[in-house]
Amino acid sequence: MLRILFVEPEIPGNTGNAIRLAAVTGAELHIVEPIGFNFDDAHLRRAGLDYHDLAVLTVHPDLDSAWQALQPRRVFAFTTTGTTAHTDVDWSDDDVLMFGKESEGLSDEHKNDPHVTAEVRIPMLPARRSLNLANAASIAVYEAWRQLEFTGAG
Ligand SMILES: C[S@@+](CC[C@H](N)C(=O)[O-])C[C@H]1O[C@@H](n2cnc3c(N)ncnc32)[C@H](O)[C@@H]1O
Repeated sequence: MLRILFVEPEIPGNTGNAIRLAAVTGAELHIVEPIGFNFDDAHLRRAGLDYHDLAVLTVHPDLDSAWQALQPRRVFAFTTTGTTAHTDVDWSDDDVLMFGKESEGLSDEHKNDPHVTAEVRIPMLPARRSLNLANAASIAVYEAWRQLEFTGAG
């Protein structure tokens, strides 16, 4: 199944939305600490509604621990500077879709991590900074899942 990886997310509503995304698509949600909020946060609970129990959510203390757990075959780093469009990736159901934090995105260290297969960009008009994290994750997961014909657990 697809794996969403949020690196150090800061805004609870975005992670709440991703929990809901994971619940409705079957994609796993993996989160790398530090996290900028508490899982009891009202914004997170509200955004995730009653989907929390339907999502597979794993929190990892650091990125190395995430790699250990995920044993990824391919990792796609979502960046605004990527050269490959998300629609041009031939998605597989064990791919990891990695997203950066709201304030700074993925660091150079994250982008150059040896696990990263390619940097992927969701098209935007010129001179626009970025999409919202949860929106970017939704666009990406739905394109991948569409290619997989909405099959399996995600
Ligand atoms: C709010 S954005 C981060 C903004 C940050 N200032 C930057 O320039 O990367 C949070 C995350 O959403 C994803 N994202 C947002 N817009 C994107 C786009 N057009 N293409 C690919 N990923 C995007 C990236 O993973 C990014 O790290």
